[in-house]
Amino acid sequence: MGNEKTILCIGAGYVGGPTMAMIALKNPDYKVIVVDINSKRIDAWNSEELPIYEPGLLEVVHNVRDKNLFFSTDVENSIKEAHIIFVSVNTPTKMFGYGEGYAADLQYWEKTARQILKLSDASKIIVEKSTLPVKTAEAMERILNSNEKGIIFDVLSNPEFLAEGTAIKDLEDPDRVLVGSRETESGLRARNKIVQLYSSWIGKEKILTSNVWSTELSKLTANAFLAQRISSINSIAALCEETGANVHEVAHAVGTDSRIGPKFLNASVGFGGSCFKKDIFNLVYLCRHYGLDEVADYWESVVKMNEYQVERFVLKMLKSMFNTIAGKKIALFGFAFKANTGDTRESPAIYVAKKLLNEMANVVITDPKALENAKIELKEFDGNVEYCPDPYEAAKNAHAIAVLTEWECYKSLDYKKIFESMEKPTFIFDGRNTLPHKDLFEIGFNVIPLGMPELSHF
Ligand SMILES: NC(=O)C1=CN([C@@H]2O[C@H](COP(=O)(O)OP(=O)(O)OC[C@H]3O[C@@H](n4cnc5c(N)ncnc54)[C@H](O)[C@@H]3O)[C@@H](O)[C@H]2O)C=CC1
Ligand SMILES: O=C(O)[C@H]1O[C@H](OP(=O)(O)OP(=O)(O)OC[C@H]2O[C@@H](n3ccc(=O)[nH]c3=O)[C@H](O)[C@@H]2O)[C@H](O)[C@@H](O)[C@@H]1O
Repeated sequence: MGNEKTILCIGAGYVGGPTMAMIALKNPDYKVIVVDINSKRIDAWNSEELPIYEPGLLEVVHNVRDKNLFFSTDVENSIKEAHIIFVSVNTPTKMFGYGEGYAADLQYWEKTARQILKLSDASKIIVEKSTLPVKTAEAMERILNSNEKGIIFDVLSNPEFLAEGTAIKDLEDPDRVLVGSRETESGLRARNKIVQLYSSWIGKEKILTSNVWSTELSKLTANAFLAQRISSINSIAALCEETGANVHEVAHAVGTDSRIGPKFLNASVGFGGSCFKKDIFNLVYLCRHYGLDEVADYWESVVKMNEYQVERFVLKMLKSMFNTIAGKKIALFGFAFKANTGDTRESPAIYVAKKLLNEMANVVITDPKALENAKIELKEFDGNVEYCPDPYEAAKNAHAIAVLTEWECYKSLDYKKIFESMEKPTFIFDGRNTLPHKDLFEIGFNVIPLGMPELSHF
């Protein structure tokens, strides 16, 4: 059966690494191995420069690495050794064939399942950590249990709800943990083992158990609801700009209704991140598969609204700057999809930068953690984009600043000094509404926030 007290996680990414570090920290009697086919990533996990930036992560890793947490590329022996296998590989949107652009690309998942099947000679518990379409566990179970070795695999679903930038806090004190399994004797036994792991630090009332399909669908639904809130407030931001209302005040007023709640109502240039769009498209694909076209359209509109918002932001920049930005230097403050991460996957900044470059603007990007990833995202524009760790340097001689990530450090810059170094008239487009707009206006900036009246010197 493998070693009862050995856990393996396949996939050492944004989820696999932090999640397993926390499980190892809270379960010192377990040995936790995290494997990946990407040896560079594994080397980084074994170094002082972890492959992802996440506040508090290095401290947790220091506590457990090489004690009961091990990062390795030895997938084969680790599969043999472990009794519990979490699968946390990437599940991007499929970019070919049926379901192109919508369905989840399950090739990494399926390859992993087949590898587990080939290498196992004892029964094991397989846990879906990746976000997957409903019924994936069932398909995986079919593949795994097709073996002629007489071994049984229980496939469970235990989706992850951490958000990047707050991963350690979210793992330490989650709102809830979901564990879904079959409700057979063996399924329930496996479920209990996973519940026990989490019970080492999370109250039982927060560990919700259900059948595996509910768990899978709950993850997609949670992400869809979260994204929907952002699209809802962003749609209202557009209306605020037309009517003179202030989206911040509207969000506050609406959010004080306890049925609505105050969180996740910050208007922005658009939501980014590797998951919201892909998970909504995944949901949309599922709905269409089951003939629920109206339901699919409803959820798809959340993504459409997001695309509209970022497009609107760029058009506003263009319009404010006299309909031409060719040859003008524009400094993008922030490239990460949100603060406190270096992750740039699906960041709205990618779209903004590309549009500005197509308009022949001179784009300079500054970000405290995401410049290396930004370079990868904009590879096709090599040589045409400047990357600059220092925001003061980035803004020098620029016509405009666009704030695209809500990094705390941008709030306390010396904007007087920045203003003096910039071309006039000077614009600041606040795609996160986090800067002190009145102060900036008094310094001399033309301030264009989201969903609020502009502060213009014209
Ligand atoms: N990024 C996030 O904040 C969250 C992500 N998720 C979900 O978790 C899953 C993983 O996401 P991330 O960690 O962000 O992805 P990631 O891309 O950072 O990491 C996935 C890792 O799996 C590895 N991998 C792929 N196939 C493999 C194989 N056959 N053997 C060994 N390693 C393999 C890749 O090399 C990569 O390092 C996705 O389904 C995602 O939707 C869920 C909650 C939060
Ligand atoms: O499945 C996932 O990958 C994860 O997706 C999100 O986490 P994450 O994408 O890391 O970060 P969020 O804090 O949700 O932010 C997503 C995007 O929405 C934007 N956002 C967020 C909140 C808000 O009020 N306004 C807004 O524009 C952020 O700036 C960011 O671009 C969810 O919050 C997690 O629960 C989930 O586990």
